[in-house]
Amino acid sequence: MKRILITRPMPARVAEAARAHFDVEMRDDNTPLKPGQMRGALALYDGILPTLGDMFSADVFTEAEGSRCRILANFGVGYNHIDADAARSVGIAVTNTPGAVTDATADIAMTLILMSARRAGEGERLVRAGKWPGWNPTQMLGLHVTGKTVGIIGMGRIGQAIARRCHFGFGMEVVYYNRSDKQMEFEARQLPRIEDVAAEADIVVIALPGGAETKHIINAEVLAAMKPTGHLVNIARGDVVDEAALIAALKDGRIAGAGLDVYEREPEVPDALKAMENVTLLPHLGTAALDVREAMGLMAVDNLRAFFDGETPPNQVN
Ligand SMILES: NC(=O)C1=CN([C@@H]2O[C@H](COP(=O)(O)OP(=O)(O)OC[C@H]3O[C@@H](n4cnc5c(N)ncnc54)[C@H](O)[C@@H]3O)[C@@H](O)[C@H]2O)C=CC1
Ligand SMILES: O=C(O)C(=O)CO
Repeated sequence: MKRILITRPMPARVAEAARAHFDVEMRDDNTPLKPGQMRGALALYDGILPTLGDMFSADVFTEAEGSRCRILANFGVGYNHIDADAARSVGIAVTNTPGAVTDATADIAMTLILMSARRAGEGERLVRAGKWPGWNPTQMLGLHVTGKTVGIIGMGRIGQAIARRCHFGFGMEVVYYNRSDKQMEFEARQLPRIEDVAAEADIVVIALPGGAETKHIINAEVLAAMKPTGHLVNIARGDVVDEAALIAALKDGRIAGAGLDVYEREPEVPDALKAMENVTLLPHLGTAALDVREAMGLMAVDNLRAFFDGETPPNQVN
């Protein structure tokens, strides 16, 4: 039986499915693997099921040529924590879990759109603090979402799921920035530059992959192009947004609010963001539902099974 390391505790269904096929060791703590642990695991296991935070950067693979490990079956669609090219150069396959995460992550984007636009976090804090003076006609007026324009940056699986929710659920117009054109079942306009989307949209939602190519793609210029009444929502990866530039834009009132599920240095969240009433902060909840996490885990196990059966795993990315 192939030896597999699962780097975090998993839902019972996932652990059972893995144990039905492999000799499994599952770590019982949720801390990310340290570089020495990653190198050790590459030497000791035939396959690893890692996840976010396990930073398999190029240097971890430098002495991995001929190592026992042949596959990293990532738990999650985003794999920017793994240098997939470096893995490939030492003959290690990398897979991810696309699709299983799409609807849940789009739902969290909608949560953030509504919470940011309608000042829901601020209102909840007001009520909990016992400071609500009662309803009045001009209290806590937010941005009415229905009929407005959403701008999607990264029109892939999740971006399209958000666009559909915005269009069919809220009658919103959709504009987007993506490196290729996407045919939708309703009119969604592709614009040539991120700044064009930022300027037209009332709410800008980021759904790009993380990594070197997209690092700080949402910078001061993009934020300056947004409407002063605009809201920025990020469900992608923290470093897609220049967090310092975002803080400056919010402080100066250059944009109206932000809804964030991800951060540049998770789990660190800048105090400046925590201090602002017009910022909604979620702890990377995009896929946090049991059935979604089970589907992700079962997909990762299927990738391992296919690989060790001699097939190309369904979700190989390198
Ligand atoms: N907050 C959370 O819990 C979650 C976050 N995510 C993040 O969402 C990301 C997107 O996931 P999917 O939609 O499944 O991926 P996807 O690959 O289907 O979509 C990404 C889209 O971005 C476009 N794109 C990539 N690089 C680009 C660039 N430099 N310029 C313009 N367009 C570019 C691609 O063409 C594609 O259409 C993941 O990579 C992950 O980082 C995913 C799941 C949960
Ligand atoms: O799948 C991902 O990329 C996540 O961020 C966690 O589900």
